[in-house]
Amino acid sequence: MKAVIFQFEVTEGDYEKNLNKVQSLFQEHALEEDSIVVLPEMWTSGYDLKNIEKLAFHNLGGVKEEMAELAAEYKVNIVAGSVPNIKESSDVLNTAFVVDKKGELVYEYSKIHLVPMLNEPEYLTGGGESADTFELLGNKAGLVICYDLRFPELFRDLALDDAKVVFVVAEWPAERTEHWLTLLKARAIENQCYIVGSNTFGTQPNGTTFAGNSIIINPFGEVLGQGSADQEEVVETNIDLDYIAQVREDIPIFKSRRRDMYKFL
Ligand SMILES: O=C(O)CCC(=O)C(=O)O
Repeated sequence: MKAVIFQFEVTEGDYEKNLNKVQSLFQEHALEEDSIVVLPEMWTSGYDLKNIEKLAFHNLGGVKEEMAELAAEYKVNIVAGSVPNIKESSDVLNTAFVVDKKGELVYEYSKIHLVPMLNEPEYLTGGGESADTFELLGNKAGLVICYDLRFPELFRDLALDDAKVVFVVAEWPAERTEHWLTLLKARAIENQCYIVGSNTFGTQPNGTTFAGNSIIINPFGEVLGQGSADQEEVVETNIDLDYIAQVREDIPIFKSRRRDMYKFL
């Protein structure tokens, strides 16, 4: 399995420009068949929350087709970051989705923990369903969004459901870069799975600078690839899923768990 993160600067409020950027990254970067390409959070709009209703897709219409076309053309799977999305009501969700190399939608998830520090609760609605595992290349994977990273319960659920890789798509601010890196590593070590964290960089019109540092971490907590804080980059590495069993045998935390001793789990 090969994970390929496209770390690029998201232009606030400009879907066409962001889509062109993604398309050009696909053109410029040689991709092996079956790779998993990963995009960041809210990459079609950035945090242009005042205009978020106008920028939102309806049931992922439009952007889903664009991603399906790219997936089929390049024969890769795409963890297509997240986008503002309206489903039944007029509420705007922050929805991440995955298409496989046939262009089929295999999973979608709307962020359940809205981030107060970026005013999300004022403009967006939290998803009504928890993150679940989905199948990618014959293995189970998980997908969560940015602030979700601060909730270890969610990752534990995914790991107990046999997620071998958890994708974290983000627009994580630079002032909390240490939290981003430390929490991603902790989630990999405590769940003994691969973590693929995709982030954007650059400064938005409201002054928020994003942290870059897209990263791929193995189940032992080692960094296999990492982007810089402020440059466009492709971060990619092979993922050896057999290594998970070895780490779990050497440090058997799943066997040592004492569920009878935990009050709230
Ligand atoms: O938790 C954080 O510090 C950042 C979260 C965030 O930026 C987001 O969820 O979009």
